[in-house]
Amino acid sequence: MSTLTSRPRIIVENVRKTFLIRHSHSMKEAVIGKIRGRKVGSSPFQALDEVSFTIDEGESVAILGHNGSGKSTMLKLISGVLEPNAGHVLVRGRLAGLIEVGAGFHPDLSGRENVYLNAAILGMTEHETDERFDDIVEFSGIREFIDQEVKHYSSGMFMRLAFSVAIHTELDVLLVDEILSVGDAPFREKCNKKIQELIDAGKTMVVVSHDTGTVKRLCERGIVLRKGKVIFDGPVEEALEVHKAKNK
Ligand SMILES: Nc1ncnc2c1ncn2[C@@H]1O[C@H](COP(=O)(O)OP(=O)(O)OP(=O)(O)O)[C@@H](O)[C@H]1O
Repeated sequence: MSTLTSRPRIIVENVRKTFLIRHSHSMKEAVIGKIRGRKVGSSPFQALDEVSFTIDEGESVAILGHNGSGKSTMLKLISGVLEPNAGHVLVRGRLAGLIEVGAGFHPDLSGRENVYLNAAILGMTEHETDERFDDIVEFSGIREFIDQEVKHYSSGMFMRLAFSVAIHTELDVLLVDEILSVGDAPFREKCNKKIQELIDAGKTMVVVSHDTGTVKRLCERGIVLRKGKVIFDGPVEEALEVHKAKNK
């Protein structure tokens, strides 16, 4: 869908993210390294380098790139899970992230309790959650297990419920990280339909996916990352070409 207005939803400005990479992975290696006089410890790794872009209201944007190019890191910065080392990330409106889905779930609580807990984390009031509770459970397809502790859920059941809570929250911005490849075919189909509805309703979407079909279907614009830098930002078809060419 084309942009409804040009009001920005997400502003990413000169963002840098640095991780510390450990050189030795075991105690034994560390000790041997020390005995041999080798420098052990960690060195900085620039996962994102001077990244800037603006995403407007109603835009649906794919972040493309090789493994390790910084896509998930970018989503985590937008969601606020991570902080940049330099630069700014500004998000206007309510944000729901289908990244690390279920991270806020507590294993000892029931499905029902987790729905309320997670909806609250995602900014919903108890009253709003009451109103949507049936839709959330219906969509997840696990009604008969809703009062069971989630530690007894299969990973598929867990994902269904977590996904369902996330997409039923009142949101302006939705972040999607490869979630569409999770679950069985009918559930994936349901998720795709729901995400399309959100796009049609003018929600802003940022998608990370290695699946070209998903990207083409959901997004109009693509940002290609390479080694933490933006190498292309434009129409999704062109972005996919750039990404493919750089893949060779
Ligand atoms: N917590 C962390 N600590 C150290 N390094 C990290 C951490 N998170 C990510 N990295 C590194 O940052 C780089 C970018 O990772 P990121 O997960 O953003 O890549 P990606 O483009 O999403 O990759 P993929 O397509 O494989 O999911 C990688 O080299 C990764 O090893």
